[in-house]
Amino acid sequence: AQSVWGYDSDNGPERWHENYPMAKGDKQSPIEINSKDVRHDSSLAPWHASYDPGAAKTILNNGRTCRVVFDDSFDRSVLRGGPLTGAYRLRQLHLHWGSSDDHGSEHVIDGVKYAAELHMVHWNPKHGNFAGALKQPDGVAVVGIFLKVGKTPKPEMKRILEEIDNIKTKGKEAPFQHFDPSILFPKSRDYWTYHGSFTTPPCEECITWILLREPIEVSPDQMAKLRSLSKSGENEAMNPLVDNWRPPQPVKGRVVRASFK
Ligand SMILES: Cc1ccnc(S(N)(=O)=O)n1
Ligand SMILES: [Zn+2]
Repeated sequence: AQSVWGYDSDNGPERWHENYPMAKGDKQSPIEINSKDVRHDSSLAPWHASYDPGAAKTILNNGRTCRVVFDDSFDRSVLRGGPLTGAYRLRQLHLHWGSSDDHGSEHVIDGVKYAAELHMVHWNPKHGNFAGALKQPDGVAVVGIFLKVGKTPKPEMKRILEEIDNIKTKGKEAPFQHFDPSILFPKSRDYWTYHGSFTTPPCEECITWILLREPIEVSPDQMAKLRSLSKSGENEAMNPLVDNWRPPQPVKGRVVRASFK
């Protein structure tokens, strides 16, 4: 029997469609973005996040990523503007990263793969709940932030990385409170936007992607910390949690718009 989906040769992105047919859809993510094909849209509004630090709840290693979960039981931490209509509730953030600094992001920009990509997942409360939002084309909005390795560690990433020691193995969860993720945003608000899917199974095509053009910088030590997470449980052999990224998918005629020239 095919094991649960993952990123290994026997359960990785090339085989997801066997159990999750949407993985072969026409609006899949991530994609490669080529600036020559991007259309500047002057009608695109700026986006705004108003997050309540008190909404942060826990941080978890689910064996596939490191995830911070927020209280989304009311409009407490919301994202507005940009290509969106209405307020989308922040539900969780997580990351995708590589086994070395030269790859790890899911979206690829003009051939550039970043060391990691952070996703802030929001859903549209007009659809009642998250499960309902997954079935709608305007159900979910994900802000993507690229992480590049440099000399200056992003101090705001420290909070997440300090918790890594408490969630080393699969299934480990720790309290994670008083955290406003908007401190992770880069200076520039410039973004690309297009319609796509979750980059993990079942790969529902319900996402308005908002990808920030300016990467944030992290240090080699910070990346090493992320790579010290284990895919396996505490009583199993250490299996480094790295390369949890899906490769770019066919664009199939979709247009990527830019908020900037
Ligand atoms: C909440 C969620 C589930 C699966 N995949 C994603 S992602 N990587 O598209 O942001 N987010
Ligand atoms: Zn993601």
